[in-house]
Amino acid sequence: MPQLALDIGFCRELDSLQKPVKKGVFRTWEKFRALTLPQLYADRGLRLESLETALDPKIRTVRIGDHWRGVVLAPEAGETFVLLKVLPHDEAIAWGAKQKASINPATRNVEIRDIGRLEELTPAVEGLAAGAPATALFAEFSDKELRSLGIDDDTLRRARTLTSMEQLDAFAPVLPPDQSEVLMYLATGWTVKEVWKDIVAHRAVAEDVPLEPGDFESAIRRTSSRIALVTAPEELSAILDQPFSAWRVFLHPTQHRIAYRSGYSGPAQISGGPGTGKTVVALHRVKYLLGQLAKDERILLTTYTKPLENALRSGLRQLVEDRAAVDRVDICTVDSFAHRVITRSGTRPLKPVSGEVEESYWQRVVDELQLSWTPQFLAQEYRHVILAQDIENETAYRNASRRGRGSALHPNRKPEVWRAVQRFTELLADKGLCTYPQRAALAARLLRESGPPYRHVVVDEAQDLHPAQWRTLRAAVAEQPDDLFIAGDPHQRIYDSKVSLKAVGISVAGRSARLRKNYRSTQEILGWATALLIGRPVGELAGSGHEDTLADCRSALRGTVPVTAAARDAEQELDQLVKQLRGWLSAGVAAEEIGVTTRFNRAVETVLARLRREDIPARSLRSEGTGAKGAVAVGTMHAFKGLEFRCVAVHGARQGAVPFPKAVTPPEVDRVQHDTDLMAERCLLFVAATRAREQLYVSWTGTPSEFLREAGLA
Ligand SMILES: Nc1ncnc2c1ncn2[C@@H]1O[C@H](COP(=O)(O)OP(=O)(O)OP(=O)(O)O)[C@@H](O)[C@H]1O
Repeated sequence: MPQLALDIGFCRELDSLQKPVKKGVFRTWEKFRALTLPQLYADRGLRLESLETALDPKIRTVRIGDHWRGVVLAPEAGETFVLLKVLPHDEAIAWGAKQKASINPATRNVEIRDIGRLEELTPAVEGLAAGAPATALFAEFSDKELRSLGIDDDTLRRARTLTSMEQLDAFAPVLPPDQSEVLMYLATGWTVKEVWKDIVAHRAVAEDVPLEPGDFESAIRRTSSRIALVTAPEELSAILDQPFSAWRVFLHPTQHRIAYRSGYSGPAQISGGPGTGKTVVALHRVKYLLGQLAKDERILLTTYTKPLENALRSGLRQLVEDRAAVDRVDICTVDSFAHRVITRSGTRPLKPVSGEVEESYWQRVVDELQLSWTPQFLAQEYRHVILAQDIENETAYRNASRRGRGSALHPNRKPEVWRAVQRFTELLADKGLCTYPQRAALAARLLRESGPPYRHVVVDEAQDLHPAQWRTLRAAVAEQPDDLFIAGDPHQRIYDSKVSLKAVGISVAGRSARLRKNYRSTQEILGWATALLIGRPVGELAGSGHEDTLADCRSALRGTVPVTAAARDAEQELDQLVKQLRGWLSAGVAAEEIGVTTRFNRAVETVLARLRREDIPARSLRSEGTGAKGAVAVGTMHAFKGLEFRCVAVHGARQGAVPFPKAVTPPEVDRVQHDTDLMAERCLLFVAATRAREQLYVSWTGTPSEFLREAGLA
């Protein structure tokens, strides 16, 4: 039975197609299923025609609607066709005539290249290369090496003429995507071995499968990272009707290998820079685990903030159609999970306090007990030594190591600190209060007593969790294969916790992987944001003592350079923001695709008030969540964690705000904590900037943030 598969290129443009055209696609797809091959070619409504001027006879067009045609790859033998693009009649003919399909000799996947555009571009690029006395971009790689990675003769010839990244950028969009990806990675410093292992090996078929140069039918079925074989009408409706998210249908082979691996022998971890698809992989892992789940077993899918919890919920609903299966996944923040454990156990729940309130209670303790330490020192000793090591009594505290702390404390004075901690917890408990890590520590203890309620725990945004929260998660699932799946990026650590997973009983040795391809932001935005962190080493997620790096993280998307704007005063900065937002809106960006982020809640309120006065629809991320349509999202940089928008304005990136002095421990209190806090503030700006997909605008009044100045961005 013939069938019409969908190419990723067609899917990517789905959102710009009108409803009647999508309906036409549906009808066409159904006809392919209903007719035999001879009927298909004879059908007068479909008109599955070859093109007179086509460079490749396998490229045909098919009627989609009155003025619309689909460009189709029609294999000479076999019954699986691929819809490559849907365009107005004349454009479809012109585009189709220039495309050429081939089978990659290394991966045996189908590839489509825009041979017409390639021929147009070649003389210009070759001319440039001849004029410049530069080294060839791929000089260090032999033809044999390049061929082993799937670079075919045509691409090889062109690649040999390239002398700069800019020339590769010009060629990349018209080369077969898999080959252009290989060249991109080699050009950015990956070795042949790395590219083979991370990119090519997962696409390549076993060597003992004989290579049949004309067998497009088998090659199409093999190309799962770019061609979707849709088998049921409901599946097609889901792709056509929902806003198209490529990640639901097409995973990168590296992502696929991690998400669908048939069983990790223990906790597994993925790391990767911003926008590399860690959340996407975590969601697919949940889908995989749901397929393995025995009766009465459940999964916990957890993250850091409420907006992210909502994003995970809607992501999972998009990915898993079976509602009963989705109901077997509890989705919540780690903190609300801890709260749930406590209330279910019948223990009186205490309400966690903000940092400011906490400090005021420490001040009371200092005054009452006439201590010489600052409230900040005591708060940190409690958080980073006592709660971090799960210390429950004075003897344990006396024996506890303070390694990693940058403040001195004579062992003889530990009893005094212990008394202060006791008084602090008493004062809070009297008012029904606690701190967040305290709540997590209690939940972990209760779970250890009651036993683990879950079969699998999947953790997103793992980089900011406190050791007590890790203990809660560890206790939520028994130690066994596939117990914990952890996703995070240490470059996005914006709170003050640094954790060694091993120390909390989670070893990911031999089960960790990295994602390097950024799917979200343009290379311009990614490069701009990465400049903020250059020369600032960041420790690995698992706290192994090794460093993590963003050097190999790249995006294949191109766009405009981020815009920065200095303002005389707050009023002018708001005027400029309004102008920028109006510019985006009038260029056709929907309001909900825009985010404005600031360092402080107070500034969020000011921005919201101004936008409302200007009749620009706006919503607060904190009170109205991520779901509201038709309004610009305004929120703090902390609340922007994990989210994304087409256009992002970072408002108030001034000295005095980023870094915020109150959020940075003075070096005289603790010099190590000072460095950690300063780095967290730097990462905060990095996180804010990397939320932008296409356009980034950064503004300030007075002196720009020292982070911008140091990176040469202001
Ligand atoms: N295979 C894919 N195909 C298409 N789009 C993808 C793919 N993987 C991820 N994306 C898209 O890339 C963007 C970033 O993905 P995701 O949020 O999972 O990244 P992340 O690594 O968790 O980001 P961050 O750490 O910055 O929060 C999303 O828009 C997602 O839909």
